[in-house]
Amino acid sequence: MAEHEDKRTLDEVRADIDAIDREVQELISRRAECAQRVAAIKLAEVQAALEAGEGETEVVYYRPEREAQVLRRIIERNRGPLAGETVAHIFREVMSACLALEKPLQVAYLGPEGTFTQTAAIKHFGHAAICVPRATIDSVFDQVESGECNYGVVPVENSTEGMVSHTLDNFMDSGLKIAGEVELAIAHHLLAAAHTPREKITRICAHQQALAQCRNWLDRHWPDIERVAVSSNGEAARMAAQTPGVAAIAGETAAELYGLETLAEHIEDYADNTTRFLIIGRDEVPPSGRDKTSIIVSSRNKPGALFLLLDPFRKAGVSLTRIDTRPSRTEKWAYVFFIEFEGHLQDPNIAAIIAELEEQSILLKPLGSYPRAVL
Ligand SMILES: C=C(O[C@@H]1C=C(C(=O)O)C=C[C@H]1O)C(=O)O
Repeated sequence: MAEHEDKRTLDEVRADIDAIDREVQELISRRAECAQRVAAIKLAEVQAALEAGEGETEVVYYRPEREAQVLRRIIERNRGPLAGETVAHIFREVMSACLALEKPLQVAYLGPEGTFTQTAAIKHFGHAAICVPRATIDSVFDQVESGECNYGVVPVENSTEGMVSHTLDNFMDSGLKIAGEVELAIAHHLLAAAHTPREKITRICAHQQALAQCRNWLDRHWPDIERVAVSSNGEAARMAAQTPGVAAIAGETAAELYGLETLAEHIEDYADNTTRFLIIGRDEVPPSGRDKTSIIVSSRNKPGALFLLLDPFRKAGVSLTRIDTRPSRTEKWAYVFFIEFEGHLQDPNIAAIIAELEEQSILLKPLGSYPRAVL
């Protein structure tokens, strides 16, 4: 209860809310006008650079580092009663709409519609972005490389099942940079077309990662039913809607999209099942103040090789957030390491680590520095 008791009547409180809404709306309009002004300044800068014969040819309206800073500040100064994250989600949408005033971002994601990757894309870019489903991780990379889309969203690791090796393999051959990361709590449900009796179900379809994430539950509840791995959970949901006898494992978005009934909720084996996604783009992202960096590095095959790759991080006191191994594909029994750590390539201590690693390795490819996920 507040210090001074609130004596307003229902009508008075509603009149206050109406007045506040008017103010909030006016402020949002002013904010949108500021964003338009920023866009005009960016355009003028690029035009001036073009006239002066300097490199810049493309106006980059979207600034991930700036958006991360805005959202962090909103969470820090939030005074309640709404949770910081709730308020940040509202501002996420406001920024998304402001940015789209110039030109909505085109974002390719691993589809079809209804996948967790789509949910991740909307969580990161807001609803004003135009999200374009692609059938494979390769084609998400292609869309961004060719310039048809500004950014792409691909899954990279799951807390239960580990890395998505296909995404990491794509980075080996691609010139794209990581521009951001998104984390999503993954809830799986068993779904079927409306009014499907349990005994009519002959197959359960899902992406292989989802089947793996629900393995124990399936063993307990559906031990004898055929499990079929398909290209995505969205595809599984589509099949369940169209093919009698098929049930799907997928999330809420897919259930809504295809009008499916939920036979069992939260069937994932581990409660804090989380998937991490990466945002891929063509440009490097300047520091936001709280950044992560990802690199691919391959060492000579000699004793202590991995130790030598990791020692520069230990000496500089830089925390690794992840390390994974993939076969190098060019040489039998040679490996490349995907290493992620805190800091930005432009930080002097990180630049020094990279210089040291260059001496130790036969291949070193920075994949980019990007703001740590805020939401
Ligand atoms: C307004 C800008 O452009 C875009 C819109 C932003 C916003 O609405 O706050 C923030 C960053 C950019 O994605 C800017 O760069 O400041």
